[in-house]
Amino acid sequence: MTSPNVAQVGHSLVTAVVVASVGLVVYLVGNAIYNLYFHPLAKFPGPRLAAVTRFWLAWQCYKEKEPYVLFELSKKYGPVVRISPAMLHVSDATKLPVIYHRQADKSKHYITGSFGATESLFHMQAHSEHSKYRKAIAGPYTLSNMRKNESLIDRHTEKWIKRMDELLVQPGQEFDFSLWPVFWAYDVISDLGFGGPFGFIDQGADVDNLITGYHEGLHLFGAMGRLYPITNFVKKFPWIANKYMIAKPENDDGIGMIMRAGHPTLNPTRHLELGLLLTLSEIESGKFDGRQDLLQSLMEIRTTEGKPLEFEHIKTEVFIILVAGADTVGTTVQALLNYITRDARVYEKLMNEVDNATRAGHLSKLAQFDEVLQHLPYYMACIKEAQRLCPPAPSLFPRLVSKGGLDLYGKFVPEGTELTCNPYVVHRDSKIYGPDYEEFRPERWLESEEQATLYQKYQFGFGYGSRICLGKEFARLELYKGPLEFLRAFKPTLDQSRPPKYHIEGGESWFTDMWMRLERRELVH
Ligand code: HEM
Repeated sequence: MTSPNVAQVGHSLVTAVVVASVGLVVYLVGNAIYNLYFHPLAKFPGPRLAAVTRFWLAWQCYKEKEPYVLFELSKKYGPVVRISPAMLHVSDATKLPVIYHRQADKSKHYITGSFGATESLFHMQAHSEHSKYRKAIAGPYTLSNMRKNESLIDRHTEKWIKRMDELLVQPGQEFDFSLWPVFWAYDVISDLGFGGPFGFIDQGADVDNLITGYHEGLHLFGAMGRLYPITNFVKKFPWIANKYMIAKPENDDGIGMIMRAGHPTLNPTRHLELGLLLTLSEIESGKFDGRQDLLQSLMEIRTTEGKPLEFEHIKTEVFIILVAGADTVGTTVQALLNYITRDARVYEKLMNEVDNATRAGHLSKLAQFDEVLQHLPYYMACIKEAQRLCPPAPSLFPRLVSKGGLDLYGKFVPEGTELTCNPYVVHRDSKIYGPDYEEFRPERWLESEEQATLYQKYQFGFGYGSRICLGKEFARLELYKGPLEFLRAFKPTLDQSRPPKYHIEGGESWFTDMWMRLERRELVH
């Protein structure tokens, strides 16, 4: 009696699997046909596979080729290219203000919760929610407030130079310089955010493998954003989401690594939340009296209802600046030194400017921001040019087209479509920068005020519009100071036979294998 039932159940199961498989194939084929021929974006050119599935875009990101591919596609198809079923990439820099206008919402590409359970400013999608929150926390980030931290940057810069002098200046000996700018950037930003440095400079090493581990997790981070419908579906199953998708200090790679870093005195516990709680209580008890760092400023913020920020929000904001503000600054310094040490003409011109300004008494022992602004135009142009050619986040920053849709070059783009630019691509717009757009030529920023204003208008490395990087001024402060002191102290010689490796993973970029020799420079008086 039992065997026919088992056979029947087996038969029904096979039937169910066959029906489900056929159903899935019909759905996928139908969806592909719709996306290719009937979707409102079907009229836009682009790779056919990209129009059918988001996996095409995720694959470009995974292969570390996304910005290069987008640039090539723009040359092949023109300024608007369809790069996923619902996303258009725009390479025309002059469209930045149109796409990144004040009311533009971020798309679901900005996966929520992946930096921890509480929403950060960076991830808020609705412009209305974002603008309210940004208004509340923007105060400490203004240039005048950030300048109160100039001595904090000086302290770490001095230590950075001293440590490199002790460890790296050895006649004829090459070493890999790539992590040293990142050590400096992390110590500065962790001091700003936590009231104490993580200690990379002291140790002269990637403490707890934090930097490398963070990089290793970026592949997953990039894929989660590009495949957000799948990510959001999987997130409905909390046991999977909590285990794999929300960063936690216990993780061995990615953003969790940074969460673990925590408070400088908490080793080996190293946990962001505990560390932060300790620092906040120390600030309250007056231990850091007289300091005006970001953490203190965040504690002093009052919302429109007159309430202080909740601990969860302070934690998230401190955490976001660690993620957003260390690696990015480190990459910019790497790029700057890479460009200038490869080009003897640029290097010589730059060092002449710096040495002449020092001899004329225009620069303090550790140059101050104002002095750089007034006396080192070529140095600032070098930084701008490095940021143009090598944006640390050569990523997608999609915005949703607002109500009523948008006209792009005579074609209608419906409301809700994702539009994105990529800084790597718009910074190479030949209409703006001319035929030598690929060349590192700092002079272009100094030739005419009109041109420089135009270039500045279409810079996208820090984002654009109301979501532009909140730490932009602090980054500028750091970049106008740290690398300058490095160049005043040392003569770097990059090994031309082993060029550095440039990585782009999950929308972030950085260099490894920057083999060089360092010589101490004669002090200029
Ligand atoms: C060269 C260094 C840096 C680069 C290239 C950079 C780039 C960016 C970019 C591209 C965005 C996102 C824009 C978007 O989603 O549309 C962003 C946002 C942000 N950055 Fe930076 N960043 C840098 C340094 C910093 C620093 C030093 C801090 C903190 C002190 C910081 C804090 C933030 C914050 C809080 C946001 C979110 C702003 C918002 O959504 O309102 N960044 N940054």
